[in-house]
Amino acid sequence: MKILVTGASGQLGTCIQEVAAEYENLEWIFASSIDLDITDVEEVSDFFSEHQPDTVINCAAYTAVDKAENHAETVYNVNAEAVRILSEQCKFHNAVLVHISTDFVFDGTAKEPYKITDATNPLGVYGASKLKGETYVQEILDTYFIIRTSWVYSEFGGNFMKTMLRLAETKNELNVVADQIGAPTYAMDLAKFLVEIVSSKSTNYGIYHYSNKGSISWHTFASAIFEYAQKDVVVHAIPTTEYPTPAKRPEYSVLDTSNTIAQFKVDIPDWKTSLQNCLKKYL
Ligand SMILES: NC(=O)C1=CN([C@@H]2O[C@H](COP(=O)(O)OP(=O)(O)OC[C@H]3O[C@@H](n4cnc5c(N)ncnc54)[C@H](OP(=O)(O)O)[C@@H]3O)[C@@H](O)[C@H]2O)C=CC1
Ligand SMILES: Cc1cn([C@H]2C[C@H](O)[C@@H](COP(=O)(O)OP(=O)(O)O[C@H]3O[C@@H](C)C(=O)[C@@H](O)[C@H]3O)O2)c(=O)[nH]c1=O
Repeated sequence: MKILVTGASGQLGTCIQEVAAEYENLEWIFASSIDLDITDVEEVSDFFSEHQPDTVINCAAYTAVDKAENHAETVYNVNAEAVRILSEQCKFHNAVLVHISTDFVFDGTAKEPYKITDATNPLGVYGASKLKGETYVQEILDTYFIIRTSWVYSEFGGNFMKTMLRLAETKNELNVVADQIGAPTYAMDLAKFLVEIVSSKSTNYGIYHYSNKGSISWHTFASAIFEYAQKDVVVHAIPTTEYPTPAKRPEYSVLDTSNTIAQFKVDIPDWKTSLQNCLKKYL
């Protein structure tokens, strides 16, 4: 079995590389943006013809949520049009596509965890482009997994946990929003789940939600990061109105993972345990 991982140098891609090392029976191709630009139709077509993957895990994306607001064309090229190109190639070569999406496809007006069947209504360019990517996958392919996740962090790449720890080097007080509620996801947990889906050759195709167990605010997340990292930082809880950003974010974007747990019999760790595991590796 040959698995192509695109965007392999990002935080999720790097976690998959670590997890994949334990699956020597599978053949892995890890392609960073330098090895394979997924927006380049010819490059993607040649790459598929040369390597003939059975499965593609697409970790490539434009993930800078605020910057995305002013770079819509580039963002749509990576998060939507390139996903169409990948889907078409998967269709042509009979490959399964595992595509990663986001809680930001929702508008955040819900009061309970979002089910896979709930209506989408993204608030910004990033979320809208990711939704368009999802739509292409569903229109073109039958053999796909769309895995929506949220608030991803790890010891690799750029993420909220690392931003907080970097800020703590120069500040002993921080303001963090307390009125946006979601669920953090340790990219290593997600990577294990994705590799398990692929290696088990599951055919439970469809949309799934995966995030760590729990529902918290960014303020609670920041406070826990400093508590577990033993950093003496006072975290003030502020409303979103006091932290203006170019992109509007959902107020509530907890994902209902019950369908994922039922279909894959997966045990999803709670956010506190996973944060502690990540910090142990990172610090
Ligand atoms: N980070 C998060 O909080 C969340 C992420 N997600 C989704 O999870 C997935 C993985 O995200 P994550 O690992 O955190 O993101 P990263 O930003 O860490 O990684 C994305 C990777 O995509 C690569 N990439 C960008 N453009 C292209 C391109 N044209 N061709 C090939 N590769 C490209 C980037 O390479 P380079 O740096 O060289 O440009 C980068 O290595 C994405 O689909 C994202 O939307 C969902 C929810 C939350
Ligand atoms: C740095 C910082 C951020 N914040 C706020 C801004 C924002 O509302 C929230 C999170 O900030 P960030 O910019 O780190 O994270 P953000 O880019 O909003 O993260 C999102 O990324 C994309 C890719 C996703 O798909 C989402 O699931 C989600 O993880 O915290 C503060 O309140 N204080 C601070 O000092």
